[in-house]
Amino acid sequence: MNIALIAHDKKKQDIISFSIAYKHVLQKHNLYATGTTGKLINEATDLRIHRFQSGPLGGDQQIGAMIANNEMDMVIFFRDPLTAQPHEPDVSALMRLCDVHLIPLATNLAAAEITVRALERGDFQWREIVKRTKA
Ligand SMILES: O=C(CO)COP(=O)(O)O
Repeated sequence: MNIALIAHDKKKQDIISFSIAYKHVLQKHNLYATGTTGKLINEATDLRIHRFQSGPLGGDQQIGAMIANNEMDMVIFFRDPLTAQPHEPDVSALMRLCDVHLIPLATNLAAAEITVRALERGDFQWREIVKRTKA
């Protein structure tokens, strides 16, 4: 599965802890991230991650493009709901595309834990079927 990992600055520690805790699951998949998030996760876990631009510089849009192309299977995006983001339109666009294309989106640690456990259990096999039928 192709998985995107993204976190706003005040949630970076959360996504690092999450990635350490679920490294055994995440390492079996293709990982993508916005620039700074990917760098920090890689430094903390050694997980191989394809890094896009930093979010404010277009990283959210690059991940959005993968969603639009049916190339992303899951998005874990730890948003900071209490801080205004200069690139808020990009953040909204990314979440909108998840809804347009039925891509599971976890926007906080609690939802991410449930999602990644479902992934571990094999609950995401339906994505392979969707990808085959849309190809
Ligand atoms: O701003 C972000 C998502 O909207 C995250 O970007 P960085 O991972 O580059 O900090």
